[in-house]
Amino acid sequence: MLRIAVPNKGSLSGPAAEMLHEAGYQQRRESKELRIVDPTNEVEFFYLRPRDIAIYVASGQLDIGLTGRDLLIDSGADAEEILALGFARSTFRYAGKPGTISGLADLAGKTVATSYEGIVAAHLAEHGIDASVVHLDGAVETAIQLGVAQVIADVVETGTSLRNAGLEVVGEPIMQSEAVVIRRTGADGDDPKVQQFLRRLQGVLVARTYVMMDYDCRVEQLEKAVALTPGLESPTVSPLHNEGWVAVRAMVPAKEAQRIMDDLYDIGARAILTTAIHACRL
Ligand SMILES: Nc1ncnc2c1ncn2[C@@H]1O[C@H](COP(=O)(O)OP(=O)(O)OP(=O)(O)O)[C@@H](O)[C@H]1O
Ligand SMILES: O=P(O)(O)OC[C@H]1O[C@H](OP(=O)(O)OP(=O)(O)O)[C@H](O)[C@@H]1O
Ligand SMILES: [Mg+2]
Repeated sequence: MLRIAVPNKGSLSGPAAEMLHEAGYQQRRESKELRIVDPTNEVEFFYLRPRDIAIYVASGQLDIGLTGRDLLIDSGADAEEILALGFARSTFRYAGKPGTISGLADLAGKTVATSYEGIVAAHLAEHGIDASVVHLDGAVETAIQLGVAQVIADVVETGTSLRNAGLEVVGEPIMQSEAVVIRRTGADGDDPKVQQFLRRLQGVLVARTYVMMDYDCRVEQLEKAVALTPGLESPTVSPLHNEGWVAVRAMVPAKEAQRIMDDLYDIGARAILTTAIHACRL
């Protein structure tokens, strides 16, 4: 049975459960459940604090975990990222009161408040900056107003929390984060159960980002049309009853579908349809 760690609360938990559900796995019905077994898929899910997931996976007791890249790096645990999942995207940045800190060098001698001490200490050391780090559990933006620190380092997504606290970012982002699948560093990469789990999640990612496009076009326009819809490998081209016409079917990125439909129409393609992909194995 494959043993998988899943975030039990916070920004990661809802989208993680949704993705696992879309991949055909049973998920808990009650937010207090700590463990469920999905016997059909031979998987056991453990609902853990997002921060602890890398530590459990590194210990070797659990095969796989879903967590944030920033949490993985911050933990310093012996675990590695094997698949990026595209949700809970954020940057990790320094911020301060406007006009007080203009760049990284100004952090020297200051106190930085953060929930991610591991990332901040490593970043300061890498840049040879001597600053103190104070650990706070959350609502870090308030630390400056209340005099606990002159600088914060925190997750920034829309920037609303910083704006509301009257703060502005300092320097370049320390890192880009998103939800990721992790395993113990150097764990058996060929384990068929792990491979099947990853294929299912990759299937969800593809189903979310691509649509299927069908259209008819004249044989003379086929080369131009196929250049617009090259598909992932190669489009399917079938003869139509009407001589001189073919039907084409290819996957296209969902974000570009409308533009591609316009371009296909302009070169004479007709009956252009898109349909959602619900699941896939590439
Ligand atoms: N506003 C946000 N937008 C996108 N990702 C976020 C946001 N806030 C936190 N994250 C991501 O969520 C993960 C942290 O999850 P965690 O549950 O510890 O914190 P949280 O979502 O802030 O919840 P809470 O602080 O309420 O416990 C990190 O990977 C972080 O990058
Ligand atoms: O840039 P934004 O879109 O505003 O998002 C970033 C904020 O979201 C998270 O806070 P959360 O609400 O989880 O509270 P916390 O600080 O207590 O973790 C994070 O810690 C930032 O404060
Ligand atoms: Mg938070």
